[in-house]
Amino acid sequence: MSRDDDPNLEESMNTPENEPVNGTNTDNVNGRVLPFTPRPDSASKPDEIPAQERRGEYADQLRRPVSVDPPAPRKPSWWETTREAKIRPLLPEWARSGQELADRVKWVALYAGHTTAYHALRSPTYAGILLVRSPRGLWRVVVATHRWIYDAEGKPLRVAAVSATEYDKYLKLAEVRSERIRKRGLLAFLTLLVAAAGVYLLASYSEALAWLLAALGVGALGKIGTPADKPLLGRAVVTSKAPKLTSEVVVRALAALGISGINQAVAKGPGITFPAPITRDGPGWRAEVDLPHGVTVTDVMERRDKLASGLRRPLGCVWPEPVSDEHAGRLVLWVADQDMSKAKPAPWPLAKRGEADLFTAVPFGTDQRGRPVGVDLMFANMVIGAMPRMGKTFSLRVLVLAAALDPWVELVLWELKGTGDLGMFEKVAHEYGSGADDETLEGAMNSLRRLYKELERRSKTITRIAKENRALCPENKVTPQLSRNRKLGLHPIFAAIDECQELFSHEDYKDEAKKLAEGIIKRGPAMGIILILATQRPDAQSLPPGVSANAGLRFCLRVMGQVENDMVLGTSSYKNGIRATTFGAKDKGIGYLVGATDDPQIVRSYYIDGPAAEKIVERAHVLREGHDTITGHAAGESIADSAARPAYSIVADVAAVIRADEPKIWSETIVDRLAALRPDVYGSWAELDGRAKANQLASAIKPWGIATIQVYGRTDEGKTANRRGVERSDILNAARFVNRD
Ligand SMILES: Nc1ncnc2c1ncn2[C@@H]1O[C@H](COP(=O)(O)OP(=O)(O)OP(=O)(O)O)[C@@H](O)[C@H]1O
Repeated sequence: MSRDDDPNLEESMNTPENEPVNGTNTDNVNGRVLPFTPRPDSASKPDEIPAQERRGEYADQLRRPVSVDPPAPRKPSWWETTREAKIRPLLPEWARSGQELADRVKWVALYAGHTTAYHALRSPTYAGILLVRSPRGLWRVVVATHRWIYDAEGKPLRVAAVSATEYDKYLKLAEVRSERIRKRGLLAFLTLLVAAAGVYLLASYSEALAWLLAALGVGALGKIGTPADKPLLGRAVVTSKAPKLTSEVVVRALAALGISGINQAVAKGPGITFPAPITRDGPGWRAEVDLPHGVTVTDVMERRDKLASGLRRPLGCVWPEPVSDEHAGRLVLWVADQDMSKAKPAPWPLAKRGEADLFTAVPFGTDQRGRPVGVDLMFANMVIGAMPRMGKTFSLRVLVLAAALDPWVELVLWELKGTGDLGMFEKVAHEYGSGADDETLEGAMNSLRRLYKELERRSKTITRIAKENRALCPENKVTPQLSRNRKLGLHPIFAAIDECQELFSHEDYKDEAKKLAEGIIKRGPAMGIILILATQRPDAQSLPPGVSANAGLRFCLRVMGQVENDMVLGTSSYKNGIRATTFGAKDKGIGYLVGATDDPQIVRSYYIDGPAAEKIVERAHVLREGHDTITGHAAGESIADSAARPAYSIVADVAAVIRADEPKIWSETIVDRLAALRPDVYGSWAELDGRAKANQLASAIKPWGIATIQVYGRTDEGKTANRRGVERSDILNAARFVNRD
């Protein structure tokens, strides 16, 4: 039965699967695309058209396929295309950066100087070699001249004519030869005569000139006498030449990645295209590639090792990158001449001279191409994570050095491993501690508590300034001008905690440390407080998610797995191909830096060893003395004098908040009362949950030998509960020994 005659047609057209979509309808049988027409039953005047006719018309339309593709777009005019075109820079990038230009000029000058000195030193050897080789050169000149005068090049023809007994031909050739010998002999004789006369005249003019001519003659003959395989000049610099990158090599390597989209495109034809020529870019080759439709740069980045194998280059030479302002399939492949880990580290720009200003970017490292990478520390926080011995402390040290060279910055440094890696900063740090012992951890906690409180003070100061004079503080943030005003106390504070996992995983401190760090990381930037946390164990226990999620800057050196990677670099980084797991054991100091620019960057932090760091700190110390900003630890004030011996005592305060009718009391009740008694000291404790409050109190009273016990009591709602608490008698006993003076 034909479709026209199908009595169920009208009904079947109303089924959901035949609903018109976007103005078209698809014939399920033939896959044809049909126009959308109002259904007969929904026409404005259905009764005027007989049903039979309606069905016929509609079926007619069904048979007529209509193209759903939009009409071919009008070709844009030259003006439209050109106006949209991407403007290529007049000068290459290195010529636009003052620093890079200066580096290159310096390098060329050094290269020229070195090459000249190298050859100048060897010039006596070169003179001896030329002298030895000059007789051979003379012989070569004589032989060549003789061959030329006596027409040696015509000899094969003459020999051939003799062999073929072609008498006429031979006679003609012999005639040519005689004529040539006559002319060339005369020319050679005259040249020799003129040269001899010239030499005689010049040599008799001055003895020095005679020697010079002799030296030139010997030199020239020596050069002519030099065998092709034994060049006179050795190489002043040896360069290892990396193979050239060609489109063929790139396509072959991409096809070896096992990505089906690429394989299909390559099999069909030119599925991979190159929007720009492959060029030299810094110490390597740069290829811009348009991947086949549907293949993303991430697909390639996550197979970097395979790509390196396909290119037959070491892994540390192969750096695929996305182009953020282009489509997701635009790949920039930079292939270095040398493995990044083997390249000579660039010197830190502030190593020898100069001051830093934390309100501008400070030099942190170099990217794969050796270009400097800076980080804006002000108004940011940073998390550094890595496996042990991969360069975490070294990279942290670069930042601390920069902060030390800004004399207005207060340094708060805690290195909780106890190796003294930051020991050189003692002479400039306001607060400093090194160790994994309880005392150092308590010191680090005191710092966090102080900074947390400082947030409050600064926020009030900033609000007041903003109210009084909006222009001074337009964005409710510390400005360079405000930070220099000592009376306001809004100078930048740079706090760094190396091996922060010691605090965040400590049984007694973890809850409070997490809360304080989270508060500082969230609110600190606007108040001029920068917190940098470094850990060799980036997991949820060592780096609480609330802390890592709020860090603006992240630097992840080699890590073992996806969890650690995402913990430091941010959720989904691994999925997006930002994988610090691909770094090898040799890639020390190399990591992904996120937050410094729009795209993640691969950066090798500047390498500054201990003695070099000491010298820089020495300079920082002199600088700070000049500004009178040597304070706290560096000025000889011990922590015991300032922070550790407060004007109050925890046991005395606890004794004060327990009533005589409370022989046993829950710790959380005490903490709430303490917060009411001294909000500036204990206020942050009250924000903890019940269990954390108990931990907090337990660790605070532990040094007095007071242990906590389980206390049976009633909640405010009247329910009974068994919670941690203390005995009043224990507290009173300890409080008797407190000397409040
Ligand atoms: N930017 C760099 N360039 C070259 N080598 C570096 C760089 N940074 C660090 N290294 C090398 O890596 C070694 C380990 O560095 P570092 O002490 O910073 O590691 P770490 O991650 O802090 O180790 P741990 O976790 O044990 O504290 C250093 O001794 C140094 O030689």
